[in-house]
Order: sequence, then C-alpha cells, then structure tokens
Amino acid sequence: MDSASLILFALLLAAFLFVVWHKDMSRLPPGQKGMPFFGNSFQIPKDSQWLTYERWSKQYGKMLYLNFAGVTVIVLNSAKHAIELFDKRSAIYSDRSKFVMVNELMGWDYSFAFMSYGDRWREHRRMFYQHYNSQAIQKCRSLTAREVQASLHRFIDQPDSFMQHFKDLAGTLILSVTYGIKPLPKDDPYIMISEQALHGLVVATHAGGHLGKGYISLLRRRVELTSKSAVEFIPALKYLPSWFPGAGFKRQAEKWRKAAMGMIELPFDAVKRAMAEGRAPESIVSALLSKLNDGGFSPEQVAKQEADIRGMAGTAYSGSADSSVSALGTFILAMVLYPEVQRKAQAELDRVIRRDRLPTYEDEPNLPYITAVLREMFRRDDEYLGYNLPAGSVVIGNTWAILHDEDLYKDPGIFNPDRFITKEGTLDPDVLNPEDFMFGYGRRVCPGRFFAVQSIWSTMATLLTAFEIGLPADEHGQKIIPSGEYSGGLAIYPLPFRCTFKPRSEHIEALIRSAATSGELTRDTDQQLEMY
Ligand code: HEM
Repeated sequence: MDSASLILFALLLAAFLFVVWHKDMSRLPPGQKGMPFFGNSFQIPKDSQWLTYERWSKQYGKMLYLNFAGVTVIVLNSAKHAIELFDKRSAIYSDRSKFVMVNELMGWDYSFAFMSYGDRWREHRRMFYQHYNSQAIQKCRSLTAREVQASLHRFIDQPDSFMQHFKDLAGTLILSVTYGIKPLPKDDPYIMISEQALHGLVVATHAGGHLGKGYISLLRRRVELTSKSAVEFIPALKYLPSWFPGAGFKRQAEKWRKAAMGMIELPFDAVKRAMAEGRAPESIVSALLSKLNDGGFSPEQVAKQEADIRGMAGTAYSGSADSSVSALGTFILAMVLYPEVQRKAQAELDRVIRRDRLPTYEDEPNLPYITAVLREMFRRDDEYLGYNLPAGSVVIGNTWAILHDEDLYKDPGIFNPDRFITKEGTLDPDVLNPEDFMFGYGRRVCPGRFFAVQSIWSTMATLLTAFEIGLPADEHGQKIIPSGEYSGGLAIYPLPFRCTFKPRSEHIEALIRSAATSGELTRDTDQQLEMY
C-alpha cells in the first residue's frame, strides 16, 4: 500500500469510528459537557459527589450521562429509573467491578459483597440469607435488647465517645449472633483485628493513597469516584515486585491482607475449637459447622464448605460494622438538632412503655412514631451509593437524590418524621419507605437489612426511653450546635460533635445500672470464646 492509500485508509477509518462513536453517543442520556479525553473527571468534587449529580440532574434530566476518561457512568437520580433498571432488569445490573486491589491483593475475594455476579456469589448469598432473613433474625431479639441495654451506662460515663459506643455495640451484636463471641468491653482482639481490616478496605476504596504517584495526580478524581486505583486501570501493575519503586501499594496490600485474613480466621477457628471441646454457644457459624459435620462429606468438600462459611461469616461483620454506626450517628444528630421530634418520640414511648421498663423490638408495632423517626433518619443518612456494573459502564443509583426528591417528600431538607404518619397516627403506606432505596437495589440489595433495622430501631427506642439527649453549653452558657456536616468515606459519618445523655428518671438510671451489671456478668461466664 503506497502512502497516499495509507492516509486515505486512515481517514476513512477515523470517519467510520467517528460515525460509530457519535451514533453510540446519541443514544446516551444527556449530561454535563466534559474535557477532551478526561471527560468529567475533573468536574466532580472529592466528597459528597451525589450533590453534584443531583444538581446536574436538575439541569440535564434524572438519568445523567458522565464520562470518566473513557469509562461511561450513568447516574440514576429518580426512584422510577432505579426501580426500572436495578429491580426489573436486575439480571444485567447485578455485577460488581473486579476490585483488583481489594479482591486480589488484599484478599477480600472471600466476601460475596465484592464477588462478581455468578454461582459462587449466589451460593454465599443464599447461605447468608438463610440466617439473616426477617424470620431468622427474630431469634436474636432478646440478645439485641440485652446488649443494647448493657451498653447504656457507657453513654452516661463517657458521653463524648458515643460514636465509639455505637461501634462497640455493632461489633458485639454481629460477633455474638454470627460466632457466639461476646467481645471484651475494651480492646477486644476480634474487634481490633476487624477494625484494622476495615480501615484497610476504607482507605483502599476511597482516596487514591496507594497509587503510582504521577498517575494519581492525573486521574485522581476519576479514581476516587469509581473506588479504584491505578492497579484497577492497569491490572498488570499487580505483578510488580513489592520492592519496585512506586509499588508501595503492594507492601500496603500485604499488611492489610493479614488483617483481612485475621478477621475471618480468628473467630472462625475459635468456634471450631470450642465445638471440639463441646463448649460452643449457639451461633450461626456453629449451626452451619454442625450440619457440615453430620453431612458425611469428603475432606475436600468439608474444606471447601468451611472456606465458604468462613467467608460468609466475615462478610457479615464487614457489612454491618460501619453502616449501622453511620446511621446511629445521624440519629443522634437529628435528636439534638430537632428536640421537638425527640419530645414527641418520648411521649409515644411513655404512653406505650410507661417508663417502667426498657423497650424491645417486640414493641415495634405499637410505636409507629419511632418507626417514622427511623425512616426519616434513613432518608437523611448520607450512606454512600451502590455501584452496579453492566457491560463496561458504571451505573450508580443516586439514593441521596431519590430520597430528597421534592415530588416524593415535601420539604426534603427538613427532618420531619410526621411525613410517614397518617392523621390517625399510623404509618402511611402511601409514602415511599426509604428502606426500599437506602439498602440498595435488585439482586444485590443489602441482605443484612432486617438485622440492621432490628438493631438500629432497638437502639434508638432504648436511647430515647433512657435519656434526654441534649447539647452541652460553652463557657458563656450557649449551646454548642453541631455543624451537621459529614465526612467522606465508604460509609460516612457526621463530623464529630458533643452531646449529653441525661437519664430520664432515677428509676431509669437504676435500670441502666443493673442492665450494665448483668451484661458484664454474661461476659464473664464460659460464653466467652478465648482467642488463642
Ligand atoms: C444501616 C445499615 C446498612 C445500610 C445502609 C446498608 C446498605 C447497603 C448497600 C447500599 C449495599 C449495596 C447494595 C447494592 O449493591 O445495590 C449493601 C450491601 C451489603 N450489605 Fe448492607 N447495609 C446496612 C447494614 C448491613 C448489615 C447489618 C449487614 C450484615 C449483617 C450487611 C451486609 C451486607 C452485605 C453482605 C452486602 C453485599 C450484598 C451483595 O453484594 O450481594 N449490611 N448494604
């Protein structure tokens, strides 16, 4: 081919590609115009990206097209679109990204939350769901009530550490139910190793701290937005030796991997040892292992199923820890910023519970306003968005925009649980329940949602019965008002703020103190599994 024909061929090819690309583009939803090659990469802020999506969606439409250096991103800003795609067409919107850093280098491929859509994911999810569905988790109601009540004294003794108390409580509940482990009140080794593992996960999936340096500055925002790193862009980087300049992410991944493995192996091995010694308390893992021991399986089958149980159980801790704590942080924030809502909730509790005991989840049907507060809290909680990944493009359900849609919720910026209540004082079935959105969509919808709702509701109702939740005053006697802002991350939390927890009566304080003692006694019995 001579050079003139070569140029002609190149021009024709370019024209063809342009037409194909253009034709394809014309079928995409409208969106904000971006830069050549980088697209919208540099137009998205580091935190609270959902606000930018919402703003653009008002300009361009509820289904928004974005381009991050060649990766197509579709953001769904309406309930209708999210249901249409994620629920009704869930077969093609249920995959996950490959997560090279998290899955391959840090060892999280045991967790079905990060698995691609397929048989292995299905098997793990089915096993999980058998034990955490709405029926099954009713068994843990009394355990939940006992542990919530046993934690109350901490709010009196160390009010400023209330987020830490929520963290400890979330860890206690999930470890007790899943493994039969009662964590120590302080510095529990199972919780500590799990926190290390989760910290690694949060760092690896958020800001691009572990990336090749030049690459980060160039593509940082695109990286952050899709929770990926340079190694996600160029998977071959995973083969770099750890000592190679710029391969610090591999050394870091090795450390985080140890924590991720410790998190699933240590409690699992403790249950196995306790079972061998005939002293294992009731738990999901011991129930599954007993079935396995009675099943007449070959050693290979046992090894495979043990690995599945170990991974499924570890997924429960990682799914539960941050999300519930974030929601409860939002609850406390709402209670101090909207004292009239707190008073109304307490009036309902006083009417139904009569101040002579602490509530349990059994009381839920008689306390619609508390459930309305939970729904309103979920509507306001800035939990991060779920990702779903169809053929090559990222589809994001912008839950924040959906739950702030003025067509669905009047004055969405106001914390108003009454929006969920009818004139007769019951829950209004015609108002969209935020639980249908904030737990994700379709086949990947959060399988821990029943456990989450039960434990968060119980914690909220118990705290409201036990305490006047208020704000401390500064040296001039002025109340210190929290900013109400949130920090970014995989799950995000209200920025630290102070509040006070005053027992609502002497009788309640006596109940709190006695619940604390019975909680400690439980921990000292042979129910505690030793770690080593
Ligand atoms: C307020 C609390 C919680 C919130 C807001 C929440 C929210 C979510 C969201 C948005 C997803 C992604 C769904 C999607 O991809 O569309 C998810 C997945 C998941 N959650 Fe939760 N969650 C909470 C509590 C829990 C708890 C307590 C557990 C465990 C007991 C749990 C276990 C999981 C698991 C295992 C997945 C992965 C499911 C899969 O990929 O198939 N979550 N959650």
